[in-house]
Amino acid sequence: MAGDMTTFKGKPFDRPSLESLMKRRLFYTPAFDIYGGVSGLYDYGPPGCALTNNIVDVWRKHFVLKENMLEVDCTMLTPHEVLKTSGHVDKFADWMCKDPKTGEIFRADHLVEEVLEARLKGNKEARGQKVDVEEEDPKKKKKKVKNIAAVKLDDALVQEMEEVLAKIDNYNGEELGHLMNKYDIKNPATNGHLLPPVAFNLMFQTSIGPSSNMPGYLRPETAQGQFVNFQKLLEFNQQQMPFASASIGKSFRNEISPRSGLLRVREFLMAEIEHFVDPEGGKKHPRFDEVKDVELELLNRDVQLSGKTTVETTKIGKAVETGLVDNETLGYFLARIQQFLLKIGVDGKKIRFRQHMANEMAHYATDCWDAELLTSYGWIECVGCADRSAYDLTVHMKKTGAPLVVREPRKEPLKVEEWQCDLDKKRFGPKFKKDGKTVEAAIESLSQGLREKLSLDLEKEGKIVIDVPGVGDGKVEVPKELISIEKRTRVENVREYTPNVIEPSFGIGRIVYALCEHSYWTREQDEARGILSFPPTVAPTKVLIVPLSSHADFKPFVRTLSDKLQEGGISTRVDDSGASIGKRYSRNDELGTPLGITIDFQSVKDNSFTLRDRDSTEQVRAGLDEIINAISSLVNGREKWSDVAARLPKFEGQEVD
Ligand SMILES: Nc1ncnc2c1ncn2[C@@H]1O[C@H](COP(=O)(O)OP(=O)(O)OP(=O)(O)O)[C@@H](O)[C@H]1O
Repeated sequence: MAGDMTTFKGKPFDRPSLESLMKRRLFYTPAFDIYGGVSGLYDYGPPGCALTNNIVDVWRKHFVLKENMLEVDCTMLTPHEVLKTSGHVDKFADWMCKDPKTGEIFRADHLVEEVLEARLKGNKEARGQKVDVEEEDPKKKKKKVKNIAAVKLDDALVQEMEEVLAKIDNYNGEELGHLMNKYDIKNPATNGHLLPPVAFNLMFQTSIGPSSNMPGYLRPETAQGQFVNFQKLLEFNQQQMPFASASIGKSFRNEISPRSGLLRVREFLMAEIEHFVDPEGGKKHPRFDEVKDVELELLNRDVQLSGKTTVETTKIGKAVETGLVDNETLGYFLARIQQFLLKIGVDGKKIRFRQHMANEMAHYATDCWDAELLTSYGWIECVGCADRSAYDLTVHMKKTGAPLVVREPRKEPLKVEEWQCDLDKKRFGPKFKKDGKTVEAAIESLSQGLREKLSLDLEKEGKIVIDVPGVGDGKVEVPKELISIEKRTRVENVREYTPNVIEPSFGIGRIVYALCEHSYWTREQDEARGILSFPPTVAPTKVLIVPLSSHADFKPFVRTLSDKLQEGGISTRVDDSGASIGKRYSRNDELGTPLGITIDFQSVKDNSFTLRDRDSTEQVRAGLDEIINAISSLVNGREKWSDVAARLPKFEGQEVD
């Protein structure tokens, strides 16, 4: 599981300290805390909101702006019919098992995973082997699964259990039940027997309006709102293909056992893209060339099937060429996802792309890769990227009759040879009376093969017999006076097709949390205080303004600096408390504030200020305009601190605690 869980400054990662920092500094807090809280629901405080908003802002620029995506904001309340059609009512479920004695409920795959992982760790302990950092953590007193002693297992069993874990997302309810029997998995707290897994639908049901005749759900993804608007979006895009829509908004899933803080919650922010592409011609992407040399760590399906988790560093161009990644558009988005994650400060060594195994993918998907980020909870899926084929548009079109298709003039007209049925409408009505329309529709839907066969029947028997459910005994005779069936050539000037959809789907909360883990460290001289080294672009507050004291002479400078920075859209915070400068800075290092300006008596004399870098604590000194310019280019990503430090005079003053 856990790979390199050191911080980016090389020290072991300390989750309890980070989580306590995040709660203490109000990045997030359990929702309805004073009422005892609700599992899986969290509120974000000021730094959490600002960090999330800044990440979403980068997302918009990186995807929506750069690629002219069509952003929509669709409702979260969704009628039953839409989610029935999409398959969510019947299939959007996880497997749960119940302890009949205590009433406790477990998510079956998670339980199997936790028990087997704990047994493997117990085996390592019994053999005196090194265990992962997470288990060595002295502050983590309680094991997730309590009833596991350090017991030696034989090598074949270890290998078998490792294989099961590598494929844990791949099992259905019956298979999970089988695994629970095979490995004798019980309620970890009581050792009580558990009932076999049953499906539990994850959607929150509600009813729309005062009468209860319109059932609905809180959406479990933003995608369906985008699909049902396809026709209007295509029109808006002047019928140009390919194009993508995008949406950012809350989704809701009634998770069986929310856990791991922000990683598995019941209400979360999603950012999703639906890229509509012509299924013919290999799903090429016009900008694929720009990313073909981007290297990704790929964990392919076959490696997982063999029970391993070895990744291979592969250029995305190569992965598409060899067919490992199904097509250019999917490959393009995998590379763009990685570029986005790096841009917001995710550690490049802690990103991998894992391919879904056949059973794990939705039945309509042709290929699917998850961008997983390594955290102290293991590798966590933060972005799913699936080729959903034409499934969603097809089912919504079938259900509603709306033409969710693309119609394009053909460069060369297409000649199609086909069997056509002509009806004598004048005699057809009187013969079939009220069933006329139903019989006509049944004839319309006859396949080409059947039409060919029926043309022979017509010639030989002088009539055809077709299936028309609901009319008489379900068989209807049509005499040759009413119908003729002939092979003719039709010229098609317009091509009609249902686009395929490539869908990158981002869980923003998971990304926020993983980024916090990747950015967290402590200085040698002050182990107690954490630092969150967010890039300036996403940091909640960009600049801390620190007057040496609350002396009245400093106030106009505080005002000028704040105004000038805020006019440029740069967020600031003033700390004029009585604490030492060093303390004030370190309090803001915890919030990830990348830059600090000190106002001192020299500032009053010559309008010069010191500018401090959070990570190195280096300081430079310059006049007002130069300081503002440097901040602006750091925040906009035009320069790094090393560039600024090289061109502005160093300031050697010490931070005093
Ligand atoms: N309960 C949740 N809490 C927070 N984020 C979530 C949750 N479920 C899904 N996400 C986020 O939404 C993204 C897209 O959702 P998707 O349906 O692909 O997830 P999923 O495969 O159901 O996730 P998992 O297998 O972890 O339950 C995920 O990559 C993840 O970042």
